[in-house]
Amino acid sequence: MKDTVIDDLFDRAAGPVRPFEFDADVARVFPDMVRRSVPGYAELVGLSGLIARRVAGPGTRCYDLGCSLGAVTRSILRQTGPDVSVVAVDNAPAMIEGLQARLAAEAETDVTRVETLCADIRSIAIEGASLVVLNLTLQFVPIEERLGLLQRIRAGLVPGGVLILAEKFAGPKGRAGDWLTTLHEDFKRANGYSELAIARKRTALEQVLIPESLEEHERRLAEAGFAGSVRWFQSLNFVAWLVWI
Ligand SMILES: C[S@@+](CC[C@H](N)C(=O)[O-])C[C@H]1O[C@@H](n2cnc3c(N)ncnc32)[C@H](O)[C@@H]1O
Ligand SMILES: O=C(O)C(=O)C[C@]1(C(=O)O)C=C[C@@H](O)C=C1
Repeated sequence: MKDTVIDDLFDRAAGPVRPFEFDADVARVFPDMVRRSVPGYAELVGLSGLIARRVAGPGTRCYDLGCSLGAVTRSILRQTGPDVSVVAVDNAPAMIEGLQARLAAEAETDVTRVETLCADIRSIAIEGASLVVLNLTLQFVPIEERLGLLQRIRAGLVPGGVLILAEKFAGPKGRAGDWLTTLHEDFKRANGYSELAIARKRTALEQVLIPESLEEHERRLAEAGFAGSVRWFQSLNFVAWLVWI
């Protein structure tokens, strides 16, 4: 349960690289992995809590879809009143087990405010939501299923409710995109990842994390029926939108 377990999963050169999976090994190192791999992750999580504070009125429900170990869930809980609840959903059993263990161990967390669900976000009911968060999750959903999921999220929001969508995005072809990729790899190097680890993780993520361009995301948000959106965060090739109905 310690957040200090160092991610060295891709430093082991043994055998061919397998497709990336959110299994028990990844869950064990996830806080370290995500902090060292996603520039601005802490701000993304912290600011999501501040958005929750603005939109989550008394008695409303927030959804943290693809919650992993619940960083966003905890950020929402910290910033909202005692009668705001969070539905935290992930289809990786190791993540949900890790989240439950963490919540139980944190004296300051009111566990009665959190419902944890080990389920596919494509099949759960989304109702009465003041906030839905997809923090680095939509990128793992097959492209052809992204529109349907966004439509269901829109239908589940209450008036004044918003979606936070944060994604790794595909930069433009050419020098601009190359700069973002190069700097992201430099960020990983600066955080202690080896050339081997960077290359093996790139291969592991290839068919699993499918990034799309900013334009593709914004076109789909409009197609899903959202009234508008604003980009409120970007660090290298990671971006977040606040999306309203
Ligand atoms: C990069 S992690 C998200 C990080 C997390 N939101 C945070 O802020 O720390 C992506 C998560 O989405 C989950 N996930 C991917 N596809 C899913 C699906 N179809 N249904 C439920 N969870 C999914 C994975 O198991 C993984 O835990
Ligand atoms: O793009 C990468 O190399 C990443 O490590 C990104 C990313 C993500 O965006 O979800 C991929 C897998 C891990 O969950 C943590 C971070």
